[in-house]
Amino acid sequence: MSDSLERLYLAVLAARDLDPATSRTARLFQRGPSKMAKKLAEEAIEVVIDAVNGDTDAVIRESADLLYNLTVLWASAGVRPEDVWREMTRREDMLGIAEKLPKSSMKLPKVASPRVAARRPIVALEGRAARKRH
Ligand SMILES: N=c1c2ncn([C@@H]3O[C@H](COP(=O)(O)OP(=O)(O)OP(=O)(O)O)[C@@H](O)[C@H]3O)c2ncn1[C@@H]1O[C@H](COP(=O)(O)O)[C@@H](O)[C@H]1O
Repeated sequence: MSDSLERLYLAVLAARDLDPATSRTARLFQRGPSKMAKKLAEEAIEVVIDAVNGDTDAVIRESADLLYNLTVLWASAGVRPEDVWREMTRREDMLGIAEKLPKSSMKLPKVASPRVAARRPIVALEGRAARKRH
């Protein structure tokens, strides 16, 4: 999936300077970050509505639109996909996949996969402040 997003990101960068009359991406860049943010929010809401309605095909279509609008916003904000992958890896290495353990369960997973077992024990964090202390 990251390959697809990286290819899309490069395509968005390439389209940024095209004619806004023919390129939706160029038009979004011309209209600026607030329009990009509005479109991203709209797509997120469309994904939510389609998921609540159980319309799987629509969730797939709207998710592609959401990811497109996210890469446009990334490009506008100077964020590269690898910046996001690095943060995701940091969290996975530090916190394990289950970043927030359910409050009720402080028990470590019974059967940890070799990868998880090799990692420091997952510690339940109390939100962002705790994360910042590491
Ligand atoms: N991946 C996408 C992509 N996904 C979604 N979209 C656009 O996002 C729209 C979906 O959002 P909406 O439903 O809100 O569309 P809309 O209602 O017609 O738009 P508005 O009237 O709300 O502005 C689609 O109609 C597409 O026009 C995309 N537009 C472009 N790309 C890629 O971006 C690159 C640059 O393409 P151009 O922007 O055409 O130069 C190419 O690689 C394209 O494949």
